[in-house]
Amino acid sequence: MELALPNPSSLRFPQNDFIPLHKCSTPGSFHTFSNKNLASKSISLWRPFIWRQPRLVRLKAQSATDSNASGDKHRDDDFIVEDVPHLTDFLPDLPSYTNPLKRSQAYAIVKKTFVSPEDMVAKEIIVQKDSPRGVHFRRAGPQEKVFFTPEEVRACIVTCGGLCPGINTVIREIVCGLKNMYGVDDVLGIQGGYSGFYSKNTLNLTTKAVNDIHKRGGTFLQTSRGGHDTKKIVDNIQDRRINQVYIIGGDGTQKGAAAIYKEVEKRRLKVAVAGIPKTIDNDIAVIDKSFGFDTAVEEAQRAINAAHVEAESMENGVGIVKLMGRYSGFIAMLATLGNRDVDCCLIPESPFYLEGPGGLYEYVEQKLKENRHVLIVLAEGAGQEYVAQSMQAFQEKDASGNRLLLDVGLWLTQHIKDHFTNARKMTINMKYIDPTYMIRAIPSNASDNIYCTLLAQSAVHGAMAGFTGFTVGPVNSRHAYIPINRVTETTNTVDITGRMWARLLASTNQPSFVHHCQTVRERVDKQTIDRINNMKINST
Ligand SMILES: Nc1ncnc2c1ncn2[C@@H]1O[C@H](COP(=O)(O)OP(=O)(O)OP(=O)(O)O)[C@@H](O)[C@H]1O
Ligand SMILES: O=P(O)(O)OC[C@H]1O[C@](O)(CO)[C@@H](O)[C@@H]1O
Ligand SMILES: [Mg+2]
Repeated sequence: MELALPNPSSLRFPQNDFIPLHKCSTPGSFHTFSNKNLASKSISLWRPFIWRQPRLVRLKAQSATDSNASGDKHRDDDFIVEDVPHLTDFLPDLPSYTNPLKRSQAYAIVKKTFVSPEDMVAKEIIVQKDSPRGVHFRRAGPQEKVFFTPEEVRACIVTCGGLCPGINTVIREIVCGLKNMYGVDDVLGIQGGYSGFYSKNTLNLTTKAVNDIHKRGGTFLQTSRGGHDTKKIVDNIQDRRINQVYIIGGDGTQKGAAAIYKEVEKRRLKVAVAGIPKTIDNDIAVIDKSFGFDTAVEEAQRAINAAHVEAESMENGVGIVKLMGRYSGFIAMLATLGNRDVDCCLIPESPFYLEGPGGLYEYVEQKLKENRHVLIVLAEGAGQEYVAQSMQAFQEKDASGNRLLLDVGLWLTQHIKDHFTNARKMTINMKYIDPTYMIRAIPSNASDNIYCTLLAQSAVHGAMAGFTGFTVGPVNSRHAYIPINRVTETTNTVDITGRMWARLLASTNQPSFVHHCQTVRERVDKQTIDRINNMKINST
């Protein structure tokens, strides 16, 4: 059946039908447009509507009772745009300019230089025939109008939180993108994370200064945890006459970026705030994957392969590799799936137990009998409750308030040794490898470098076009501008009731550690949710 659904790009909204969001609903609520308005008029006002109005818009495109010519029922269809703020939301008289990109060497012969303001990226791409069209984000890329002249831009870049391969590539490409696409020369580097805004001098970032930094791991600007003081940071932004702020960091950093954007808006400053999501844990919501993650997974192979070689070279060799992953086991899961020698992968989301039928000891013994060796990959956040119990440790936190983890690798190593030596009277050869920082303190690989370039250039296009309070990232492989709050309201964790985890279980054939007495889904969901909530409460 042909469904007569309006294409978003064909939707036109007459100005009189717009009700400013602040007059009709509270921020974050939905605004519904009537079918009559959509169907009857055709005036192209999409762009000002998007820019000036809501962050969250619900367009009710057609009513369930409408029929097309052949008498088929139209489905009740929703098209939701979660748009990012724009400087004109609080500075309505800002002048705009023709984007100079066409004049740049890079874009001189490009056919379709600009992204259509009507292009939206769907959050969900797996849909059923009758499902609503759902949430969409603005497509990232060069925009026809910009709200800064090259001469007036004074940009700054800051990096916060833990390291990740590719940070230097993002820094480099922001500097080069601003210069080579928009002719912007004035870019400052804020040193040492958020506190660097008010406690350190800035660096002048020229294309020459950043030319080869992508070949090094770490961050050229240094980083830190803690020290976010919104007022002091925005005072400093004002004092230094900075008007574009590029903030590279994880979930904590993005929350800080949202606070800076809010303060900038309150003070009505012409300052675009752009977040570039960074985290080795790959736990940032909405986006497909964070940069540097692939590089880290690849690097983890070296440790896993070494542990395998060690373990298989001895009688009853037990190799254990501990990888990063505070609340989420993505690195461990993908590193395991990318290898083929791992017998068991333990992650924070999936509870495990040691003793008894279906437990880890039983499985290790079975593998030792079958293969004379066994290889375990462990995310650092796995089994934290056991370690805490046995060490009676009190909870320490880092400067940002993140809980400091106990060493589950050492704990597991010791327990397996004790069990086999004492209870089973077996001699085992334990080889424990902890490459924790080695997988993130390296330069990014080629594909991450490409990804970093896209992120940086998208951020530059967005800021130049006057968007603010946004994070940039790929959603279903298409780069989009996402409201910062959207990526900080939740964090991604491995869905152990999902098919990816099942693929891993099917590949390793390890126990799922789920008792048979309750339905799998209920028990696992509850335990995971309780455990993650508990970890988060503990770390706030
Ligand atoms: N809720 C918040 N509001 C404002 N600033 C925050 C908030 N949470 C964290 N920050 C600040 O963000 C910066 C980085 O936070 P954090 O150390 O948690 O790392 P992150 O950005 O989450 O990166 P990662 O977890 O990948 O290492 C710190 O300077 C911290 O003070
Ligand atoms: O760099 P730090 O402060 O030692 O923190 C390490 C943590 O940072 C991360 O790399 C990212 O959050 C975690 O995987 C790890 O637990
Ligand atoms: Mg974090």
